[in-house]
Amino acid sequence: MKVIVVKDQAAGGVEGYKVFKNALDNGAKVFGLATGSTPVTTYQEIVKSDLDFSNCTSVNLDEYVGIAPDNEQSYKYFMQSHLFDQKPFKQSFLPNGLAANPAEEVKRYDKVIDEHPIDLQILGIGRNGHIGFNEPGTSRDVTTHVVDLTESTIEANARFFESENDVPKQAFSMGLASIMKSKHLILEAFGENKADAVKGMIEGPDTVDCPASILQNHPDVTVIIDEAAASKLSKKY
Ligand SMILES: N[C@@H]1[C@@H](O)[C@H](O)[C@@H](COP(=O)(O)O)O[C@@H]1O
Repeated sequence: MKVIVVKDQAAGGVEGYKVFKNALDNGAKVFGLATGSTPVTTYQEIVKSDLDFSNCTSVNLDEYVGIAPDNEQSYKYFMQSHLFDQKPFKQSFLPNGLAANPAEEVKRYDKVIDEHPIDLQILGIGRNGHIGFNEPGTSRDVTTHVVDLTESTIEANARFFESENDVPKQAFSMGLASIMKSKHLILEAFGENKADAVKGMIEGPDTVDCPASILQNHPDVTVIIDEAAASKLSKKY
């Protein structure tokens, strides 16, 4: 893993942007995208730039079950407002939170990923080490699946909703096996409340208890973290 430690999230956004630019310059056509507060500064840098994604495809990591795409809490809405409205892609894929048949939706999304192999995937990390919505204990063989969100994730994501009760209890998520197929990965983490997860991912045992530790087995991962998220690492990076 290449680990870049920056002062704060704003600086992390610039580093993340550079990785996107480099990938585009080198012919990347399919970008795996993430939501949450973490990638926001990277998207802001992209929006300010002259990078052009109009010939590119995006494939998002996850979406809540039961939430309409035009609902402000949906990941689709997040992507529109933070990136796609300003930087349109040729085509953008997200799981459909309102799919009538979740089993069919899972199959459809796996097909999307198979047909559009991801060149660069950006990831955040949950406080419990989840990536996408792959919670601790998730099998590493899974592709797209419906996840029962853990209490810790529901509590962490409640800040985006009016109350914890409004947080959906399930989500569609790209699986760990699909994430590992991306050619290059960036994982960003900012803030002290990510420090344990970051330590587990980089220095901890490679275990399903910390889903992000699977990235230790990927040949091309760039980790961009601020000093607070790096504060529990024993090695200097
Ligand atoms: N499914 C998302 C993840 O993709 C994200 O990385 C994580 C961290 O969120 P944040 O970046 O807001 O801390 O939480 C959510 O549950």
